[in-house]
Amino acid sequence: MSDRAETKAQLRQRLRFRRASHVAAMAAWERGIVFAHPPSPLLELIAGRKVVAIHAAHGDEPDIARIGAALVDAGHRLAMPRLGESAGTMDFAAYEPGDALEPTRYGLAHPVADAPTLAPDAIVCPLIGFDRAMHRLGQGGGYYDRAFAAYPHAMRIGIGWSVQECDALPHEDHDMSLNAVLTEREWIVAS
Ligand SMILES: Nc1nc2c(c(=O)[nH]1)N(C=O)[C@@H](CNc1ccc(C(=O)N[C@@H](CCC(=O)O)C(=O)O)cc1)CN2
Ligand SMILES: Nc1ncnc2c1ncn2[C@@H]1O[C@H](COP(=O)(O)OP(=O)(O)OP(=O)(O)O)[C@@H](O)[C@H]1O
Repeated sequence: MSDRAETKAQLRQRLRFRRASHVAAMAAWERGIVFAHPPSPLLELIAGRKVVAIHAAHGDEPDIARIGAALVDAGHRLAMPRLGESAGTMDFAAYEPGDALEPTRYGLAHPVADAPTLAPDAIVCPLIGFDRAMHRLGQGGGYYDRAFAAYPHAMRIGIGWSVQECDALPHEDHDMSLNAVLTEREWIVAS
């Protein structure tokens, strides 16, 4: 493992712990009100972008199911990541709130094989860390990095808890920065 990769791995471990502590300390009422609606600047940013990719929350990730439903009400079509056969690859498949998902790797659930592939116009993605330069640190599989490269015109919006903010994340040439980040406290846009 290179020094840089090691630093990223250590950061991920620390940020996962911080995220777990944050979520564990939240009251039930608080969990019920966060990420309940897309803020209006998010809706404005993706206005006119038909297909929006969301994801099924895993572990301590924020649950954005209600944001997905609100996006449908606002006229968008949803897609969900579907992991591919080869490592680090995924496509996006049509998804409607309530559709059945099937279990896949990493304890995740993804759309069934016959759900049609959709090209996203905006990608709402999970993250392990972010910074104000709009760099994103993910799980380390390169799934979203490859998806961003495959759909370079799609708007990239990260979803995370405020405690996942870092001063300055290490970044590499393949990392494509985010256009915005939504936390339970703040809407942050690239300056
Ligand atoms: N909800 C959700 N869906 C997603 C992602 C994600 O981060 N969250 N992904 C983002 O890329 C892709 C899947 N990529 C992943 C890559 C690596 C691991 C992984 O190594 N998981 C560890 C456990 C991590 C932990 O300690 O919580 C493992 O399974 O050992 C998981 C997902 C696509 N779908
Ligand atoms: N566009 C790309 N094409 C091919 N390989 C890529 C691309 N982007 C990233 N990778 C590879 O994916 C691996 C993981 O990258 P990185 O550590 O940035 O993942 P991550 O963004 O944290 O993870 P994820 O996107 O799964 O949440 C690296 O080995 C990197 O070389």
